[in-house]
Amino acid sequence: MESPFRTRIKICCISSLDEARLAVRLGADALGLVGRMPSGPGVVADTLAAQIVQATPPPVATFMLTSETNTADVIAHQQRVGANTIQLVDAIPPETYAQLRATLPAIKLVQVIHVIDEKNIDEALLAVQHGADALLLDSGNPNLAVKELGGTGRVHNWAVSRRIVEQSPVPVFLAGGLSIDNVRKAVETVQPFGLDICSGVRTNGQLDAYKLEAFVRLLIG
Ligand SMILES: O=C(O)c1ccccc1N[C@@H]1O[C@H](COP(=O)(O)O)[C@@H](O)[C@H]1O
Repeated sequence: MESPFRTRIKICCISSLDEARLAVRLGADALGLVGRMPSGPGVVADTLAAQIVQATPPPVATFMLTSETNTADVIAHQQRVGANTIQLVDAIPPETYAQLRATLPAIKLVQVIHVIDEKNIDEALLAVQHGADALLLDSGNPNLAVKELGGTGRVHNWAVSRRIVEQSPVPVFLAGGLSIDNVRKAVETVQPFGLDICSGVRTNGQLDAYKLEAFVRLLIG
């Protein structure tokens, strides 16, 4: 019998009100708004991100991607944008989760783990212990001189991601190089709560209705 479970869909790198409307119309459960980053193609100004948040209807979630790691800077970013979810794309000190929770009790915290090898399993489980509400497994490399914190268009080692899904007590999103060509395999292999996609549903940098619709159909029929 088919499972009634539906893989949730987060469409990232939203860069205009039109893209937000298109993503919502075609079935996005969440929109991603990329803040200032050391690298990557998806950055949008905080003022525009705030307008997109205002225009996003319930129950669609708004994820604000931040590269800030200092509590006050993350809070200031959230207050400029108003998103209901903070996606922390870099590692933060353990005490920061509780500090963010104290000031922003209604805001969900999603910790990105850049999956490189098995050491990332412990990193993921520790982030949950420290207070992350969900995990998002991506393909960046924070160890480079100019950090890559996402938006790479590359897949990572999904066997490690699967082990994180098996052990995580909180929802896990899979990101990194997803497209209509690998979405089925990604779901079968990793069995995440949700998928997060940026470059795979774009053509020349713009959100592509044809690719997005095909992606959504592959997930929900
Ligand atoms: O898109 C960016 O510029 C970006 C920069 C820094 C951190 C995250 C970024 N985007 C996120 O990366 C994932 C994966 O992107 P892709 O599908 O591999 O192109 C994307 O889902 C965004 O969450």
